[in-house]
Amino acid sequence: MEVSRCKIHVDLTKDTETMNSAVRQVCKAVVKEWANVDEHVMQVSHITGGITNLLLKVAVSSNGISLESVTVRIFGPNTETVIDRQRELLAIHHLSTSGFGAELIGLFENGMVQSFIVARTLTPSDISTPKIAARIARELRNFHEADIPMSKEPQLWVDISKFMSEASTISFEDPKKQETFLSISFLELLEEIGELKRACDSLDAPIVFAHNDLLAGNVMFNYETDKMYLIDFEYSCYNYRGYDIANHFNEYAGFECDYSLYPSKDVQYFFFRHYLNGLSSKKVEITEAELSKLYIETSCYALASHIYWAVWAILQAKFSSIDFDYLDYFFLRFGEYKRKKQEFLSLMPSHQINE
Ligand SMILES: Nc1ncnc2c1ncn2[C@@H]1O[C@H](COP(=O)(O)OP(=O)(O)OP(=O)(O)O)[C@@H](O)[C@H]1O
Repeated sequence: MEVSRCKIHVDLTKDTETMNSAVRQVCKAVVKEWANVDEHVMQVSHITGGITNLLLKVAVSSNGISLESVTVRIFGPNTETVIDRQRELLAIHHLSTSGFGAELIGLFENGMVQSFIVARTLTPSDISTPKIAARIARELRNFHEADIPMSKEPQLWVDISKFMSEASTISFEDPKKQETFLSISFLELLEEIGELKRACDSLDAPIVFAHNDLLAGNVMFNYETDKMYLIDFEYSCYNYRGYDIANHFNEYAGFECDYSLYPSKDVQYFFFRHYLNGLSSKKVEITEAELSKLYIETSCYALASHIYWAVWAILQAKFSSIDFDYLDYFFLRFGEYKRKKQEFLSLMPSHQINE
């Protein structure tokens, strides 16, 4: 599949009209069918985001009827600290060709144009309903089987280590933030990461092409056509199967971060059965040993997911322009890690905690 490219840069700091005009030019340049469309019939509207990552909808309409729509994503400044854009674009290109997510139509200097998905975005309470959870499990298994031509090395610990190196060198101008930042013990974090990595490595978990950020807002479902879309591959790369599933389970906590909503063993087993069955229409024979292995794997990697997003939050506190208390989020995720550590690691067959 051919992806068009153009050299236009959309300046996020400019006023809306100037920016929208640049967005229309991008669309004319990369959407082949729109090359000769008058810019006046292209309506630009806001989907999400602001000065960091902006997602727009551009619709071509005639007599007030929307004929065709695309999305335009403009990457914000500083997002490269936590997102590897080369890795993301490579993944999007191949996933889009294999029918996952939105179709990649074109690229411009600081963003991309994709097809507009007509579907409802799921909410945190949707993803734990049995029918939807079963479907997500099957779709996720299918996603995990994608063969993407990039390094097959799992990136979890590589990324955590990169984030740690970066995070240990920063400082904040705001004295209150600096004080909170200085209360983070990097030595303690390093020790926890080392211990958890040893525990996770001993599981010999399968490596798959993982989504790595499967929160409710990254699942769209068209109830009429019965089609589910996993979207937003900013963090996708090869990683541990249990990590991706656990990271999704951690998202049951929703916007309120209510981790009491983390699924019980029975609820996890229900998910695993559908996951192991995949999209196969035949019922696959699943053993207790397979379920138990997945349960242990997922529990250990749930801890890794807390660590990953905790360290990520330190960098966001420094580099993101989103008005959110990321340092508070660090303590929330690291706190939840510490709260669950004993319980989850005690499930391991070779339980060895050096305390
Ligand atoms: N191709 C698309 N078609 C229609 N809607 C979309 C499309 N891509 C994204 N959306 C909508 O925009 C929302 C945000 O998209 P996405 O998660 O990709 O952006 P983001 O900036 O990375 O947000 P976040 O960081 O919160 O995940 C989605 O939850 C969905 O509702």
